[in-house]
Amino acid sequence: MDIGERPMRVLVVDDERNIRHTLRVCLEGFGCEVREAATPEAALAALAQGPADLAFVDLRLGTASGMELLPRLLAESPHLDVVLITAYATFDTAVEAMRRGARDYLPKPFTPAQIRHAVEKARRHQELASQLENLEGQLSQAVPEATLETASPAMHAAIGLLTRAAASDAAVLLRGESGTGKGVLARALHSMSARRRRPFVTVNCPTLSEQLLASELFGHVRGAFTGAVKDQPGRVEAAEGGTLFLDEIAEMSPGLQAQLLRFLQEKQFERLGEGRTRKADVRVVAATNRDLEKDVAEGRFREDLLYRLNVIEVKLPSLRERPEDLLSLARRFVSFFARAAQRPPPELSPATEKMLLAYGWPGNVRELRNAMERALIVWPAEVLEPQAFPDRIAAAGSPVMTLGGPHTLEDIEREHVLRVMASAPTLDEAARVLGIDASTLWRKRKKYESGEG
Ligand SMILES: Nc1ncnc2c1ncn2[C@@H]1O[C@H](COP(=O)(O)OP(=O)(O)OP(=O)(O)O)[C@@H](O)[C@H]1O
Repeated sequence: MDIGERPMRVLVVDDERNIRHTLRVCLEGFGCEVREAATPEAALAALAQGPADLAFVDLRLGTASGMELLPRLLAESPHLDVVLITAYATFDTAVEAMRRGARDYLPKPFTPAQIRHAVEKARRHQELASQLENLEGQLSQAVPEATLETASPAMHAAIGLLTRAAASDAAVLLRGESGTGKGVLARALHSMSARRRRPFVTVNCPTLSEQLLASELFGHVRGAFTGAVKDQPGRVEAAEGGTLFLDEIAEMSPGLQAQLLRFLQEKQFERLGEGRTRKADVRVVAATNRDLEKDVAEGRFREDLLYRLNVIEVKLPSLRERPEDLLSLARRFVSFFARAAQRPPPELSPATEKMLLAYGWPGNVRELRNAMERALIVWPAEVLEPQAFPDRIAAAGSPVMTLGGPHTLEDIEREHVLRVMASAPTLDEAARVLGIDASTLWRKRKKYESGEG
């Protein structure tokens, strides 16, 4: 029995060799991958080798108790479904097993049909859980009608390469300016791959300090640092079987770059503060809007990590480089937001079309999307005119800004911040020049790129 395109991984924990053997034969007959353990220690060691989807655990394990093993198994592998089996079935033990997190309860002697039923139930549960996680991720991204249709040769080439990459498990590096759709395409890659029914998990590298990002990625144990009040699995574990999307990878500190490199090489990691090594089955897709070769040459990014990340490199064109798509994307967003507002989609006037084509779109598709959303709100008429757009777009092609000229402070700030960022080698360096925190700068940049500022 498969989850997505891979077999169910089942752990059998029983001290009786006969029962283990019977279960193995039965489960393998259903197409499951089976691991066996005779003791609680062996069960935990088997899970440490790699996660499982389902465990059959005998209530009596010689002198040890399956009931006590239950929470330890779940702490080790949060997605595990546990079915408790025993010859001594009483209502009370069943209730207690459920209370401790077992998914099901099976009295001995059992039949192959009962085992099949338990496996099928666990498979449906696992698929549902991962579909829900996917769906939530997609909704929170709120990508309106994400489209892979394009008339641009550069975008066409990028999507073609991505489709071929989806058939493999190789690491993919998505490159392109901010807002070009790297996140959207990472998700599309996941949906086209064999991992599509497992989670797609995003980690946004620059939003967190080194320690918090390490903990976000790999998890931590209680007491690992101030504020670590309980054991916490990281995003790597949340992405088990699926895809981990590392956004803005260039902003990662050297210490974390080393940890990530090891993870990519060995598919192994430790939760922060824990001596034990864990295994993961996760495909990594990374994205950057920076010139990573330059960062390598200047010693800010590890060359070995770059080679590990860009086994397949997909370069997304900026919106300026795909003028063929601009008006169709604009119309698509207009229709989307008009439908959401329950009004007929307005048309673009010829002057508006000209203006949209003349503007440089530094925030790319994201900026276009936000500009269309805003235009629909401020312009209730049936034809969208240039006045429905912010000054910077309406003024496309007008003379450059000068100090002392007729500009608002906000416009001057925006222009200055964008220019400093364009010339500084890193976000940190730009923040230093501007005399503000890197996190403040990061927020400002997001605001500008989203077309709000
Ligand atoms: N192919 C597409 N179809 C529809 N909308 C798109 C597409 N690509 C991008 N967008 C829009 O642009 C927004 C930004 O896309 P995305 O977050 O993927 O960009 P990014 O390159 O990852 O940006 P950043 O580097 O800032 O994270 C999306 O939320 C979506 O609204």
